[in-house]
Amino acid sequence: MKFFSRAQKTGFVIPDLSKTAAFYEGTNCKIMNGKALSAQFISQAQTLRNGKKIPCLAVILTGDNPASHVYVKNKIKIFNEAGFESQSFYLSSADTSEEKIISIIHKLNNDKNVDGILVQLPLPKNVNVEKILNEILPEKDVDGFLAQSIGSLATGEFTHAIACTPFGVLAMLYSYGVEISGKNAVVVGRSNIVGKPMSLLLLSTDATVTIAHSKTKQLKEICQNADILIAAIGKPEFIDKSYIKKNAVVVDVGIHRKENGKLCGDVHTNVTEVAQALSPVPGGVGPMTIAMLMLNTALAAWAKN
Ligand SMILES: Nc1nc(=O)c2c([nH]1)NC[C@@H]1CN(c3ccc(C(=O)N[C@@H](CCC(=O)O)C(=O)O)cc3)C=[N+]21
Repeated sequence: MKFFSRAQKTGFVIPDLSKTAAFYEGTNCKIMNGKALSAQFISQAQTLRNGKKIPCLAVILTGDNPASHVYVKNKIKIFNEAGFESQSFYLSSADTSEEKIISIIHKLNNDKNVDGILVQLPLPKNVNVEKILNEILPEKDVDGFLAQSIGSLATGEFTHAIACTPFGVLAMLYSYGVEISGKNAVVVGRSNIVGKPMSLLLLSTDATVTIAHSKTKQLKEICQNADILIAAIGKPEFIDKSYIKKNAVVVDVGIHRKENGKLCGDVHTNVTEVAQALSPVPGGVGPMTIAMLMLNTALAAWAKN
């Protein structure tokens, strides 16, 4: 469990939820409850922070994407619950330029009280994401998006932050006792934020990893071979039971708002008829992403290399 060693040294543990898992009604499919697991990490943070520097996250939010505003609000709420500090910097669309964002980043890089810097994505079209992110000091990259962070994941050194969503997925698989070593893991999606770091993490835990994406041929057949399927394709309820091997573990990383206002992911709930476990949307990976952001900020404050 090398991916968790930096957190472990700081006192965090992955709680064992394998014995207490609930099942989807009328099925043999376990619910991997990211909300419950996230709450356990928050309560660990509340205890561990005693006598230490209060971790502080600075969030830069640009534009008026309503989903971004909701996510940032959720992040700040969780940080408050953990007794951590957060600061937010808001730039309206009209006010957003590369220079403005970079000048805020430079100020935060030099601020000793600020442990982590998060630039909420997506950014407006007129700014270059890589250029902006590269201004963040690697030790303050709590998103795990920088080349140094992905690099430490790729080499297996784990000296930097692990991208929050994949980190949360792995913590959840461990918490629910899912065996990873030697299993066929299929990651559908190849983004820098989810698909790529997710694949590297599964590889580091000895899974046989296949990365599938929009150009992949025979996607269904490849998914049908997955013992562990990570769905991050960005198409609502696209993965249904016909893609799932009997007793596979399925993690839904998609998030979409339906016309009726309800949230759904990339996975159709009928997978519960064949899968042994599912991480649902909402209540799965989303809350875990925020929990791992909090953990990465704690590590930035307390586990200096
Ligand atoms: N620099 C950066 N870092 C991020 O980590 C980042 C980002 N930009 N941009 C957007 C995505 C998306 N993301 C989510 C976090 C929590 C939920 C979450 O809490 N979801 C709840 C539901 C929330 C709701 O009600 O809308 C759930 O799934 O149960 C969802 C999505 C972080 N992201």
